[in-house]
Amino acid sequence: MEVVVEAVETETSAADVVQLHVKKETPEVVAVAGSEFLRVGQEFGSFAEFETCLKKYSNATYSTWTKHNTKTIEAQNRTQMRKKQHAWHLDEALVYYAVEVRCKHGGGVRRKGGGVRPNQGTLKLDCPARIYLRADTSKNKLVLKILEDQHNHDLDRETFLHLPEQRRLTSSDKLDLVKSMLHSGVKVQKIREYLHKEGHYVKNKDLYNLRQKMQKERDEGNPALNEVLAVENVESHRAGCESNMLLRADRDKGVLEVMRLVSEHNHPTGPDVSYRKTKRIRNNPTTRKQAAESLPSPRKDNTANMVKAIIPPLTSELHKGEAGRIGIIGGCQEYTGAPYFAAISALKVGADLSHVFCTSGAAPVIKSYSPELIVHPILDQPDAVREFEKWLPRLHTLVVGPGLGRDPAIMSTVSSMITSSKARGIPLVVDADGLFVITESPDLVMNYPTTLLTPNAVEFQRLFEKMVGERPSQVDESQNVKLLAQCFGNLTVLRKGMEDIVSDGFTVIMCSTDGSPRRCGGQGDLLSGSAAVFYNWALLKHNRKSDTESSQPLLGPGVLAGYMACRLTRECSRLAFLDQGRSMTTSDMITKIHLAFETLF
Ligand SMILES: NC(=O)C1=CN([C@@H]2O[C@H](COP(=O)(O)OP(=O)(O)OC[C@H]3O[C@@H](n4cnc5c(N)ncnc54)[C@H](O)[C@@H]3O)[C@@H](O)[C@H]2O)[C@@H](O)CC1
Ligand SMILES: Nc1ncnc2c1ncn2[C@@H]1O[C@H](COP(=O)(O)OP(=O)(O)OP(=O)(O)O)[C@@H](O)[C@H]1O
Repeated sequence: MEVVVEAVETETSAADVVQLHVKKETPEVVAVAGSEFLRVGQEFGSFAEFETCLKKYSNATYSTWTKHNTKTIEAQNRTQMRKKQHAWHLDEALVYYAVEVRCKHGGGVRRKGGGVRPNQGTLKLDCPARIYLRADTSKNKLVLKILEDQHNHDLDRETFLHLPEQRRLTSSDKLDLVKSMLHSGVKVQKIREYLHKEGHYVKNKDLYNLRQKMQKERDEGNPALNEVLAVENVESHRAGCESNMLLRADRDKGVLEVMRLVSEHNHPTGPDVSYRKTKRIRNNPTTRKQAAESLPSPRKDNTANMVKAIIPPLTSELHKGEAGRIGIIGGCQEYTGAPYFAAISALKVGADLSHVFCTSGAAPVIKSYSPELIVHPILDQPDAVREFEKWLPRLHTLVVGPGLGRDPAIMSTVSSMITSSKARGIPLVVDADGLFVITESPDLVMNYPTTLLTPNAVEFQRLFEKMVGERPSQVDESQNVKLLAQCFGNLTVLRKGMEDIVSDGFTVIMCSTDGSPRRCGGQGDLLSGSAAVFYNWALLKHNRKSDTESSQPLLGPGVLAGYMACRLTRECSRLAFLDQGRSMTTSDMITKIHLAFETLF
């Protein structure tokens, strides 16, 4: 019978895996697996050439080989000289005069005894398989002298593919792809599944190790980080002056970033700084623990501690509503998502009740999103303001603007609602179309101190131009925010962007902690809804504190609330992006509020 042996090169396995397809009717196999790559008497012009053939042989036979005994050309020549024989002038590319390569399972088992890992396993099985090469000095080549391929263990594809040597990502394209996936926060499990589909078997631990290696490389390649001081507080040396700032090292950028800047001097001239609570970044942190220690964690952030102090305890002594009753004014035919995001975020952050005051068309839609929300379909009704006023005594904080739209009649109704709310001293968070109302009529919130405006870059520019009469300076954005807050009589302005800036005209605080590269709509609504809850809590604490204690808190309640909302929003964004990547939406962020809250505060 005819014997047919096909060698098929596949793309799927790491290199040139050769599968021998022996047709069913074949009575005997004459070809030895791998013999097309290595055989006795074969000559190699360089050691690299041998390594290439060995790799192909290894893939074809599912065997793994390691160098065992080697003698370099240099070492051999030293021996020659000792024996008073002439040195060989061999090609450097041969590297070795003689080299023995053994099966990975060759060699005897050596128990390590009672060391750190006494019970660690070993792959040694005394396998006799070996390959021996020696230089042919006349031909200037390495010649394969011995090929003993009888192993004392099974050689199977499954075991072979799971060995560390095979799991290693050697193709630079694939390695780069995996690195970029890890960098953008794609889950290790997802990457593993992808690689398995590609025929590359890796374990989760391989990917974790790679991620740790990347982190280490980043730290090491970042001389700035190895040298700089991560200064926790820089403070005026004058007694009693509260100006201070918090700097934090950004590992990715290799810079120190200003995280908090409180410039409330109680003296006329510029302060000399004195350093307090400094923490030097350790050189090349190698362990996760060291890396964690070398940067102040969110929990160690003083501002976060201030917020921790304002968060009401989870106790059965509080009654329904005490942790916050938030009202959202917004929601029209076109925009039902925005008021929903703000209202549900307020609840998820910890408010007890969330009301939405919207148009009658938007109400059923918003209601259908969530039974937790109390929805009032009044904005387009003739008696809207009167209806709203009935609810005002039951509200702690209002968010004005998410999904309000620009209908002039509704704008006018909302202006009246703002006036009524002010009359009852209700704190206001103004966002989105609410800011349009304010830009048209700044007097509505002028000198009303418990107002937090949360403009994005475009909304900020509109407001700034209206109030200051010129475009915001490109040089010092924090000054722009501070100036706008002052123009309104020291209410609080939170300008959202790549770097969030919060100021009440006295202090400026910035937040540029990690978020995500996704700019999906609705993130600002999560921010405004959560800010309303924080604002309520901060004001409660602030008012209680002023009754009993003489010293005022370092940060005003608006600044504190705004800053915490920024931190929370960015953390939700970061966490959601880790899960969803490009598909992340604001709904995904909302599911992360609990985790982000726990992590930060
Ligand atoms: N699902 C929903 O119902 C949503 C409704 N939304 C509502 O949609 C309405 C209109 O909101 P818009 O934000 O579009 O307001 P505008 O109609 O004032 O438009 C602002 C424009 O500025 C752009 N912009 C924003 N940030 C920018 C930046 N940093 N640099 C350059 N350009 C920037 C935006 O893409 C937008 O085109 C509001 O009522 C808002 O609350 C949004 O909250 C998004 C989600
Ligand atoms: N370029 C950016 N890089 C990182 N984070 C950003 C960037 N721009 C905005 N953010 C963050 O996204 C959140 C929402 O800001 P954004 O400017 O999108 O608000 P918005 O336009 O009012 O949102 P919405 O879509 O709800 O109307 C804020 O927490 C802000 O910190």
